[in-house]
Amino acid sequence: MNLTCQQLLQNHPQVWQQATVHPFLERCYLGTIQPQQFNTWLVQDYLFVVEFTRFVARVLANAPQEHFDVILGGLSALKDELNWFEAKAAERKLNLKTQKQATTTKYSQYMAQTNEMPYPVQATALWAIELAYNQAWQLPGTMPEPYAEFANRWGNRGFTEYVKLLEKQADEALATACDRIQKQAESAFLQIASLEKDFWNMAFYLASQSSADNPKN
Ligand SMILES: Cc1ncc(CO)c(N)n1
Repeated sequence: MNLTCQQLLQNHPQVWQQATVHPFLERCYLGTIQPQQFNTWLVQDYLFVVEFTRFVARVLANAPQEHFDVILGGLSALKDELNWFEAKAAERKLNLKTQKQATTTKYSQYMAQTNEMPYPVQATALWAIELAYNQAWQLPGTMPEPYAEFANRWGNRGFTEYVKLLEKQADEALATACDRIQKQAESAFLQIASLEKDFWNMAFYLASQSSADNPKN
């Protein structure tokens, strides 16, 4: 088996669609997302990105030197991103020193677990996590403000290029990986797709837990 990132997308179109297409994003596009839903997402995504930064640092630690440039670029962008999240939260008077929701905790724990996994699995996971947001925020189409700024952060051309470089690096790492490691990479891809779907659900449904039209209650 010679697994590639494109094959993962082709083998699992439905799970990937569920990771990247969600009513949360559709309502941002329509401008009808509730502030409580959006703010829940914003705070939880900040908490996620803190843990994601640690994850990327561990991927860097395992990467071959030829892959440093791209990953260091990613870490540098994360420095800006954390500051940006803090500014966005301040504008909305949101408290970032708050507890993680269950899904954020689950996702953080999963990223920590990949610490034990071989580099090809980590490189695939890094690509999948970044591609999920790159696609999710672009697919609905041009969003109105204030959501356009958020959509642009992960949908912009530079970020799209970065995700392509991550794909290339993951493919390189997978090309020389044994079957067992390729299978592990496929499981990581599926796990991430499922966590991405849960993350949208968390913000979309948990914020309106008392609402009668909440199909999750
Ligand atoms: C849940 C989630 N997945 C991925 C990213 C980044 O790509 C993010 N900021 N949050």
